[in-house]
Amino acid sequence: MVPQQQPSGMPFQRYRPFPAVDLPDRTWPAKTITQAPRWLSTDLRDGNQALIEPMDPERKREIFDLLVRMGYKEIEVGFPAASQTDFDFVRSLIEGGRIPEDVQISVLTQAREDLIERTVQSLAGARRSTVHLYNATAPEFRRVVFGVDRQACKAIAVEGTRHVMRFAEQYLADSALAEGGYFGYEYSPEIFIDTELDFALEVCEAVMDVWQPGPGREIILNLPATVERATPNVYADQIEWMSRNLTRREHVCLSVHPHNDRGTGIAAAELGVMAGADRVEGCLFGHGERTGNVDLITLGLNLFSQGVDPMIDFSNIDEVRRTVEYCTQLPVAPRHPYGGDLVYTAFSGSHQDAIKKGFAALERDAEQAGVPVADYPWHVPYLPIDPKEVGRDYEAVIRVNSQSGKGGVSYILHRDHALDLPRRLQIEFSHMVQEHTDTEGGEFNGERIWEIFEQTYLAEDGPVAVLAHRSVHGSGDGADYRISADVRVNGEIREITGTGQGPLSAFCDALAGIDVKVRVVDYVEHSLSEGTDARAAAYVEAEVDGRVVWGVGINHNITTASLKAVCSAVGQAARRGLDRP
Ligand SMILES: CC(=O)SCCNC(=O)CCNC(=O)[C@H](O)C(C)(C)COP(=O)(O)OP(=O)(O)OC[C@H]1O[C@@H](n2cnc3c(N)ncnc32)[C@H](O)[C@@H]1OP(=O)(O)O
Ligand SMILES: CC(C)C(=O)C(=O)O
Ligand SMILES: [Mg+2]
Repeated sequence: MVPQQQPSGMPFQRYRPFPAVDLPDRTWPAKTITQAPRWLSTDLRDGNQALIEPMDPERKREIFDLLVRMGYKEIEVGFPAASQTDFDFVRSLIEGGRIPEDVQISVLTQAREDLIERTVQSLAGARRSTVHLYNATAPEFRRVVFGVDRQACKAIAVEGTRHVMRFAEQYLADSALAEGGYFGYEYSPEIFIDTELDFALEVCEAVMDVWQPGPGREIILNLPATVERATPNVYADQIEWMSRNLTRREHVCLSVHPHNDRGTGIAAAELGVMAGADRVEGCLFGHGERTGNVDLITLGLNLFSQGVDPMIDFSNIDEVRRTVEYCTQLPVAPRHPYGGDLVYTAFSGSHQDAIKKGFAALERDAEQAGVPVADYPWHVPYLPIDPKEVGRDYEAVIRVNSQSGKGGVSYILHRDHALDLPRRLQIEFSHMVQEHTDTEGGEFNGERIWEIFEQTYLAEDGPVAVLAHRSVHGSGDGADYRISADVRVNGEIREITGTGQGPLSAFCDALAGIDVKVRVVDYVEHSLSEGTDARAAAYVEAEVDGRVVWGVGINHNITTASLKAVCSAVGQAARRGLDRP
């Protein structure tokens, strides 16, 4: 019988399901995202307000410069009325001429006259700026936090908007409101997701009536999932409903602002865009209140992985990560999408096998198409994007531990030493590595794997070692290749001779003369490098006293490599206690 889950005893009855939106003709499920939305980074505001230690001005500048370098054009730089530090930071950006002409900074304020005045003052001198005003509109907040009814709640937003416009006239006439400048306005009904949709619409319409959006005068209406409380399809329904019902829609930039309390912030943002949102607000690596704002990096690279230009440069993800970690003083998790340490790494055998084959297929396909690999459509199993695209190399793609198989081990030998192990040798060697990982535990890096490989196949400490060899070619009518070799047999140097169809069989014949019985079952060779001092690898699968083992030889001379491979196989067999000449 299938195991039965038991009641948990958790007090789930205290919680209520989130109400669905009545939108049976919703259209967003059939949509796809074909272009990047507008992005707003709120790292310096929502991100900063949630840090254990808010950023100092130097760290804020680092983040600001990083965002600009990456290509963000809308950046919320703070909450200037919160503190002198926040105010001074905005001033330092403006007075220090640090804001590129095509970047729109914005600042957040509560809908309180004194705070709005101070906020607008902070923007004096900036050619482009946006004031972002918010007030909570959800019933619980109206009742508990503000003690207001719907009308009074709407009035806070309306009055706040009037104050913004008045103070802008007063303080920004020479800058954002002057010829060639741009003054933007953003309004957020905070806790939008818990607000009755008809009321959210009513407040937004009332705010628009004051701002009067029109051609060249957009309004940003930002609909935050201040605390994420429902599955992302509900948010998408809410966004589609608003998008359909707002008047003056063509002059509205509809913005989403997901938080990640249920871990579905990314899905909420993506479905929100499918539902009609034009813009997404978030933070790098998902910093922000509680579980964070939606992560702009994941959103951008999700688009990239679908062949859509994110309009943001993620080509050096580690620089972005280092800067964010330094500025926020919080680490990025190793499994964080696209930027974590482990996200392009496979430890497990079947993943490694598929990745290894995938890389080989990619190279083959690109070559056949006559296209550089870097331009060929990416298709490597388990790797949604090419790690090189974000500045990572392939070093970490395959790492070996006790979960790994032959694919991973041979991939590393190929990567580090250009060795192409034949399939059955891969199996034999990976079992040896497995024995070590099982007993020693932990991760085995390339050096350790090479150490085991050298000890196993290249040590030349077996019963027979070839020191020199000379060959005499016969007439070519069959078994008349003659070899003479100096070998060390159990510490003693001897000259042995033998004949065969080629060097290998002749050498085996010579070994038989000193009672070492070897029969070559399979032989593979390949060059390791190009040029005059190129080296070659030879792999011999040999039956030594009835047991089949592998040997490997590496040398500048391919015949020497093959004879060494035979001795290596003998050594292998001896080490297993199978053959002692
Ligand atoms: C979802 C979000 O992320 S919203 C942004 C949150 N960010 C921050 O709060 C960081 C910066 N904030 C601050 O530094 C401070 O809150 C300040 C300096 C702006 C204001 O501080 P204070 O004057 O002490 O007020 P406080 O923040 O405690 O706010 C509480 C009062 O403001 C009212 N209020 C809160 N938000 C708003 C708003 N958006 N619009 C109007 N009034 C508001 C509350 O109802 C309360 O009023 P009451 O005192 O009459 O009950
Ligand atoms: C101020 C608003 C936009 C906010 O941060 C939120 O509601 O999460
Ligand atoms: Mg927020």
